[in-house]
Amino acid sequence: MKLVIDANIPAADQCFEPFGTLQRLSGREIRPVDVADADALIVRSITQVNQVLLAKSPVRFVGTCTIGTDHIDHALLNERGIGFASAPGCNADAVVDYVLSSLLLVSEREGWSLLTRTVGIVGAGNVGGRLQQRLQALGVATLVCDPPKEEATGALGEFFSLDTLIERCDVLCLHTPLVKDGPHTTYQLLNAERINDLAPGAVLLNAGRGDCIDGLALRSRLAGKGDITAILDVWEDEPEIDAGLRDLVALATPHIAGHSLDGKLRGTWMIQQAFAEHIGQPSPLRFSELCPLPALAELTLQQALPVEDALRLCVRAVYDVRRDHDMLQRHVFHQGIKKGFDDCRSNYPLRREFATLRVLLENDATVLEAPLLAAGFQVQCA
Ligand SMILES: NC(=O)C1=CN([C@@H]2O[C@H](COP(=O)(O)OP(=O)(O)OC[C@H]3O[C@@H](n4cnc5c(N)ncnc54)[C@H](O)[C@@H]3O)[C@@H](O)[C@H]2O)C=CC1
Ligand SMILES: O=C(O)C(=O)[C@H](O)COP(=O)(O)O
Repeated sequence: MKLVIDANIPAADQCFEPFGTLQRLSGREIRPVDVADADALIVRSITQVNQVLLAKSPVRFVGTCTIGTDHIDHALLNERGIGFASAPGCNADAVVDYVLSSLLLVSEREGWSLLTRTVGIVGAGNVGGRLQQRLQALGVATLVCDPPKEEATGALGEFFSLDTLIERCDVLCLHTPLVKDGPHTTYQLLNAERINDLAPGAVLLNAGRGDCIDGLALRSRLAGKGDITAILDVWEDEPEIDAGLRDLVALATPHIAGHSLDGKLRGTWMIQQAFAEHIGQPSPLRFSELCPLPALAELTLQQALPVEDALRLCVRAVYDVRRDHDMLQRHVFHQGIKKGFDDCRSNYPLRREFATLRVLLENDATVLEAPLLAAGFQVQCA
């Protein structure tokens, strides 16, 4: 059996070699000829799996080690009876870590407290739902907009319209998939009118998909009034993103919000499980066998600190978003936008999730137990 696999999928050898011969290729460069004799195709988000790629391919299974599936032509796979699996939730905690690291940074730069703000969450699935849980546990007020979920659950009163979020929230976080058809499209969900409606001082963060925001309109608001703060991890036209917009946002990262090692390995493992089931073979590999110990396992706080100072300290010990912002600046400076953007992603440095750090609290630092737990760390009081 031949499996064509994106070269950027960690632990692919360990997970998929038991099933056949692997061909590892750069995700943006997988061509029809590469899958002309393949039985399975395992990708990440950058490979367009469509009629052009699969026209002459005998592929019987497609797996994407990602949450998002907008790069997959689902109708085509259904029509041809090709098995499919994605990895829902695999890197959701990494994205929430990214959001917290970003918001704690801009709040410090701009001199406001995250704990007293209202955060609007657009899309309350695995990412948005976990973000809401962590923020609520920290005591941060949240409002959620998720019309499909509102309709499905009938939980009236728990959800708000996007326009209400824009009116009432200080921070707006987008965690929607890219949906181009149907009653709840997300393509340019934040259009020019809504961008214009954002109050001065508002913070807008997008870690869903780039096409959910009208980038030109955002650029013109930032270049014109310049009175809002934008944090973008995802962009229109990746990897050839708008250089002008990148220069104007407070934090610009190359679609890496979900790129923790834990999240990527979880994605690989989930697709390995799905593939084994698809071909009717057992899969004895446990997730814990794939995940190495973190370099930084423990940190001790011996005295109490203001809550946000303690959060910043622990967050930055595990994941400081400035590293990724600076990395994009550097790579783009040396290599230009397109190559720089992709090189950051393919050579992404090691990153672990907050949950891999145990924070030991001694003396009066034990008052920090609840907020550190809420943020996602393991906590132990002496
Ligand atoms: N930046 C990054 O590295 C990453 C980005 N993502 C993106 O984030 C998206 C969300 O991830 P999950 O929460 O795990 O997906 P999910 O499928 O669990 O949740 C998505 C939620 O968005 C809601 N939604 C759909 N249309 C909406 C609309 N018009 N308005 C408001 N809400 C709407 C859905 O009802 C659902 O509850 C993924 O589809 C992917 O595109 C995911 C992981 C990493
Ligand atoms: O899971 C998703 O959906 C994502 O957006 C991924 O984190 C993106 O990963 P890559 O495909 O960019 O490696």
